[in-house]
Amino acid sequence: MKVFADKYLYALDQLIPEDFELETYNPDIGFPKDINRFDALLIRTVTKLNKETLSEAGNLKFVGSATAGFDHVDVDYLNSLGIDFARSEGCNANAVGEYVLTALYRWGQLRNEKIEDLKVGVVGCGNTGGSLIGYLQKLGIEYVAYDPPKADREKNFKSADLNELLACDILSFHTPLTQNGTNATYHICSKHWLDHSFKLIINASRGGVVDEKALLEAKRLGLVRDFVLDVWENEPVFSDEVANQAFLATPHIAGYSKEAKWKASEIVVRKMVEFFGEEYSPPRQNEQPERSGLAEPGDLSFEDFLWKNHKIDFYDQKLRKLIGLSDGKKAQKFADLRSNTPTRFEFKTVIDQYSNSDILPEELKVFR
Ligand SMILES: O=C(O)[C@H](O)[C@H](O)COP(=O)(O)O
Repeated sequence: MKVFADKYLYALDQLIPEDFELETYNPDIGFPKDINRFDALLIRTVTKLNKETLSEAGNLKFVGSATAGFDHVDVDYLNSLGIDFARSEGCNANAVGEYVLTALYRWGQLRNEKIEDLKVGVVGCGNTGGSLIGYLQKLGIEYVAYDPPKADREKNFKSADLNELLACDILSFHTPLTQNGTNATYHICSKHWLDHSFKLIINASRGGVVDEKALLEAKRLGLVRDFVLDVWENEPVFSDEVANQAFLATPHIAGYSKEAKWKASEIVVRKMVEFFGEEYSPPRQNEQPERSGLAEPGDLSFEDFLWKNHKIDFYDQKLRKLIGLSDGKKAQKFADLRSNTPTRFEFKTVIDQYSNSDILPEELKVFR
């Protein structure tokens, strides 16, 4: 079986069985050529698959996206060509939960706000929203769970109503990006929602879920005090004005961690191997952090532990250096920043380096 894969997919050489012939492509130089010579294609969000980019299936029978989101793929179109599609649902849930928690506490620290005194509205309560909710519960932070389509699907889930959501101090977005239908999420957060006041808005879902123009206007009017964006309406290009106004501006790395990337590759490789009728037994992830490179939990406050082990400030500074570049250069550097910045370990892996849990500040035990 011939597999063509994005060269940045994590640990593929360890995860793909030997009887699958692997060739990689470089997504930085454009859409991969001759993909229909291969039996399977493994992509990330930067490779858009639709009528414009793929005209025929050729040998291609399976496309796997090693990502949670799939708005970069026209799944119906692939299926109409007889191509099966799979993705790595849930792979980055914990990484995104940790990103939002880090952003929340970093904001609280710099703005002198006690997060435990504020109410967080979680929009979208699937994998990433669910992970955030888990942490909010453990930390005793009040929250509102808003997800009307989930409430329609699942008897045991009750969504907050919109008024309850809009009364929160903070909103965090965790929906997929969808353009059509009654529950379309494109610009779900626009002027109507932003006529209410919020201390902080965080979007780590997809650009376009939050209407950036409305967000800027709400900030100008003082209705939104701050916003943190990891995703952008015209990614990989972003608006200089929006980035300038953001409290934290990061290059779509919320879901990045070594553990999430491993899971992303493992899930999609498993689906591919099983699609071709074979059994799959993956190796164990064996990379461990070097203790010397970690911020010592015993010496740090909870806030400091979070942002020193998840360097969102560093990503923010790197992204701001791209402000003012031409769109072409910006897109290239944005992709470069995402692909080539060393990826972090998740907090549990960091904490597990410390066998003596007495030295851990109490709150850090939420990651155990
Ligand atoms: O959908 C996802 O899995 C996330 O947005 C993820 O961070 C995408 O990153 P990529 O691997 O496409 O760079």
